[in-house]
Amino acid sequence: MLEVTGLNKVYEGHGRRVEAIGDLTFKLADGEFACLVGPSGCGKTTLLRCVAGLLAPTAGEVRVGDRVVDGPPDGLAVVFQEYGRSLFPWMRVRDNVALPLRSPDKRRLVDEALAAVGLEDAHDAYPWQLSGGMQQRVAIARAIAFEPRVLLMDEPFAAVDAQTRAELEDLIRQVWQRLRVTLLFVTHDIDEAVYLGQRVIVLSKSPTHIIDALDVDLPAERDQLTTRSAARFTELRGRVYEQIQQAKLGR
Ligand SMILES: Nc1ncnc2c1ncn2[C@@H]1O[C@H](COP(=O)(O)OP(=O)(O)OP(=O)(O)O)[C@@H](O)[C@H]1O
Repeated sequence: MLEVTGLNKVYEGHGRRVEAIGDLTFKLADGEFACLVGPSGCGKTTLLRCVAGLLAPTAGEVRVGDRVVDGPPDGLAVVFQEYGRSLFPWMRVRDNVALPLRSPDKRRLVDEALAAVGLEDAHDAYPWQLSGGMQQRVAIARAIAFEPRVLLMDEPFAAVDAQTRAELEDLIRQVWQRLRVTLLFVTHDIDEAVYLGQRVIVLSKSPTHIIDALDVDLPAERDQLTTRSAARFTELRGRVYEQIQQAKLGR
């Protein structure tokens, strides 16, 4: 379980005070997939950093499992937008994926994770020999190999082309269904949020609070063509779009 309660975050320093997160409370059940959307600068990355234990909240708390987060929690992995910066260029793909692993079973975990993202032929390559989409697959494979209970993703597909993005979206749905991981996925793309999530949480502009949380009652089996052309998909994306417009106006 992932539980955020009364979270508030104020950045202070150099004569500047920014209240990034106003007051956030929400909960994800084990194995739930929720997407967070909100206007640019509303505090999404700040929230993920607090959940990942990389940043201390000003008030409130985050719990992962039964523990209050006060540093990087066990069993939690993060995939960032900038795959270029999260992979080490001097390490081969397999070593990048093996990096966080302590298990004696490292080799099998790396093999399985690279196969799961369709990169079984890239073990010996260096990240800079791969396309952007492939590099992001490596970053996803590293998270999978770690077998996390909670996975945080911060706009992981923002820097790849549209076609690769669609492929990676489907890959993430498969990974989530297979690992039964609790997944919190940040995106500024409304369609992506509705396509991927079981729930979409819409954030206000900063200082952030939740303005809407809607259940995505689309069938669990999703595909780019059928799901995106379903009437219910259009309805849901319309509702989120409206909420975001309101949020930008400062509701
Ligand atoms: N280290 C920091 N020091 C001071 N202010 C910060 C810091 N990090 C973020 N902020 C401020 O906090 C607010 C929220 O930023 P954050 O990056 O969390 O938003 P975001 O929703 O992830 O943005 P985007 O969608 O543009 O990526 C912004 O006003 C930002 O300027």
